[in-house]
Order: sequence, then C-alpha cells, then structure tokens
Amino acid sequence: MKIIADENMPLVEPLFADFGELTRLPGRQLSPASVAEADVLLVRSVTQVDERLLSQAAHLKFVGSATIGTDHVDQALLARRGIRFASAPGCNKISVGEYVISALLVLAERHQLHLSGMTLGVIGAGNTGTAVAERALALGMQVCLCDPPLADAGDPREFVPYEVALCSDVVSFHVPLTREGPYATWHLLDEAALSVLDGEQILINACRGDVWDNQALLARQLGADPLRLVMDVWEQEPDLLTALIPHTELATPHIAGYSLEGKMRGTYQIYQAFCDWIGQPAQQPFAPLLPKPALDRLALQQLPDQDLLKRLVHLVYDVRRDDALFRHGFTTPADFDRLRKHYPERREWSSLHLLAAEGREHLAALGFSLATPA
Ligand SMILES: NC(=O)c1ccc[n+]([C@@H]2O[C@H](COP(=O)([O-])OP(=O)(O)OC[C@H]3O[C@@H](n4cnc5c(N)ncnc54)[C@H](O)[C@@H]3O)[C@@H](O)[C@H]2O)c1
Ligand SMILES: O=C(O)[C@H](O)[C@H](O)COP(=O)(O)O
Repeated sequence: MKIIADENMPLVEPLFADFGELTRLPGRQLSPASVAEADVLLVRSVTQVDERLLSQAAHLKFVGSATIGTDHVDQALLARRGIRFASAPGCNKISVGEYVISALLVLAERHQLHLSGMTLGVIGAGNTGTAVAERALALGMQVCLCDPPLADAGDPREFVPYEVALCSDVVSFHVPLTREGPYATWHLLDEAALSVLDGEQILINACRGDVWDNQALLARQLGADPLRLVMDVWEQEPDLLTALIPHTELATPHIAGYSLEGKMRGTYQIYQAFCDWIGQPAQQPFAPLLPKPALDRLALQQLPDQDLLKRLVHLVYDVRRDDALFRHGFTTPADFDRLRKHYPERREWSSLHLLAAEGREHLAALGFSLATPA
C-alpha cells in the first residue's frame, strides 16, 4: 500500500509505517503527479483535496484529514469515487478553548477588565465553541450560545439569535466555513454586522478566516471606533491582508488548535478510522505516544483566585508567545507556513497536575489535572 502523508502530521511513522510504503510531502505542494500512485492520502487543512489533485489518483481508496475543519475536502467527489473519508472531529477542541481563554486573560489584564460578570457570545456551539463556553463559565462569565442548525435540530440547550449574541462583551466565532445553504458562514461577520458593534467589544476568530470579511474589518479598524480583535485565522492564508495585523490585539498564524495533544489526537483519530476501514482493531493505545511535559506537577498553597488561575494558565500556555513570534516573524506568505511548521511545543492544561487542598472542583472544571497527595 502506498501512503502519502503531509510532512507536518505527528505520529505518522509509529501509527502507519506497518501498513505500507510511507512518503512524507509538504501539504501545500501536493500535486496530481505526487499523489498519482497513492492508495492512502493523509492531509491537513492546507491541501485542497479536489478534482484537480485527484485527477491522476486511480488507486486512491482512503483519505484522512487530521483536522476538525473539512472545507478543504470535496467530500461529494470522494463519495462518488467510492473513496473512504475520515476527519478528526473534536481533536483539538481543548487547544482552541485554551487559546481563547488565554487571549481573554491577556486582554483583561491589558484593559483592566473583570472577566467574571462579562458576557460571551459563542457563535457555533459544537466541539470548539462548547470547549470555550465551559471554560468561560468556570471563570464566571455569562455565556450565550448562537447555533441555528443545532437549535433547529432540537438541541436542548438555550440559544440566542446572531444579532443578540453580537451584543456580548466578547464574541467568539466557532463555525465551519460553508458557502451555501440556509446556514452559510462565509462573511458571517460582514460590513452590516460590524456596523452594530462598538469599540469596547472583543471579537475572536479561531475558526476559519473567510467567516470574517477582512477588508470590511480593516475599514472598520481604520475608523474612529476600532474593535479589540483576536485573530488566529485569516482570509486567503497564507497570503493574508497584512495591513490588518497592527490593528489586532493578538494575532497568530492559525495555531489555536496546535497543542501537541490536539495535533497528535488528529492523527490518532485518522489511524482509528483507517483501522476500522481495513477491519483491524487499532493496536496502539494513544496515551503512551504522548511525551512527558516539561512541567507536570505543582502544589498550590492558596485558593485559586482569578489572579492565580491566570498565572497557572500562562505557565502552561500564553498566547502572547505566539503573537510575538507572528508579529516579528511574519513578512511573506512563506513565513506563515514556516511559523506553523516550526511551531514550538505547547501542552494542554491537563498536562499540569495540581496538588491543591482548596478549589479542586474549579481547577478540574477548567481542565487542569488534579494530583493526589503522595
Ligand atoms: N483555528 C484553529 O486552529 C481551528 C481548530 C479547530 C477547528 N477550527 C475551525 O473551527 C470550526 C468549528 O470547529 P468545531 O469543532 O466546533 O466544529 P463542530 O462541527 O463541532 O461545530 C460547529 C458548530 O457550528 C454550527 N454552525 C454552523 N453554521 C452556523 C451558523 N451559520 N451560525 C451559527 N452556528 C453555526 C454547527 O451547527 C455546529 O454546531 C471547524 O470547522 C474548523 O474550521 C479551527
Ligand atoms: O480544522 C482544524 O482542525 C484546524 O484548523 C487545524 O488546526 C488546522 O491546522 P492545519 O491542518 O492547517 O495544520
């Protein structure tokens, strides 16, 4: 079996080498010729899996994308050609949740805001949106959810219309990129939506760049009442509207989901789907594949109040690191891909085991691991 895999996927060798001949290639440069002989294709979001790419791939039987988003894959084409497709739903939802909370803690400090009591509108209440909502609730924020597809499908949670969610102090977007249909999300944040916002509001995009009209946003930022923006994703990555970057509070190169755990889980979920497809049990367990974190144990001597929580969160992951790397390291589209390829290791909060006498439930609700006294 010939397996072609994106060079930026972790764990491909230990999980897939036994199944055939493995070739690793840069995902953005995959061409019809390079995948022509493939039986199995393993990609990330930068590879457009479409008619053109698969035009010579006569033997292709399985495509796996180690990502949550699937807008880069023509799934109807794969179905027509009888090619099995698997993505990795939820694989990096915790990473996205932690990215958003780190960003909120940074902005709260910068603008002297008290998160507890502030309102958060979550647009898209699936895996990542729910991960954000749960953590924000644990910080005392008032959360409202906007998800018309789920509301229409009878999800028992309470939902508000988009216009209402847009009035929140913080509005965080977690929708898939869709261009057609009643719930299309392309340019969901457009000139009209921008016109109802005021400059005190914080807007976060950690889903897909095209969900926000970047030109309309730049026009808004150049006016008298700019918004407080946190942008992880951009229209036309990697060739983005660079003029926007100085008008953001935090800017990063599409790494919200890039915790080590999140990236590894993505490959692992594809491995599970692949094993299921070939009718074999997934032999390798996930946990032993994760390396030990540099910092894994800490004892707390006081109740974890807001300030201590902020310090704990940023001990594990501080979004300012990624913002600084991006602001200083990004000039050309190639830099965008380089920063992503050489992303420094980042662990999830659960990698830190806290020994705490008080506030254990609160720490667990945020996603830290609790250590048991020796
Ligand atoms: N920046 C990153 O690193 C990163 C990481 C993970 C996911 N993502 C992106 O985030 C998207 C969401 O991820 P997820 O795991 O939460 O997906 P999900 O499928 O679990 O949830 C998406 C939710 O959005 C809802 N939705 C669809 N159209 C909507 C609309 N018009 N208005 C409001 N809600 C709508 C859906 O009903 C669904 O509940 C992914 O599709 C992916 O593109 C980005
Ligand atoms: O959809 C996802 O899972 C994320 O956007 C993912 O983190 C994107 O990373 P990439 O596939 O571009 O490396």
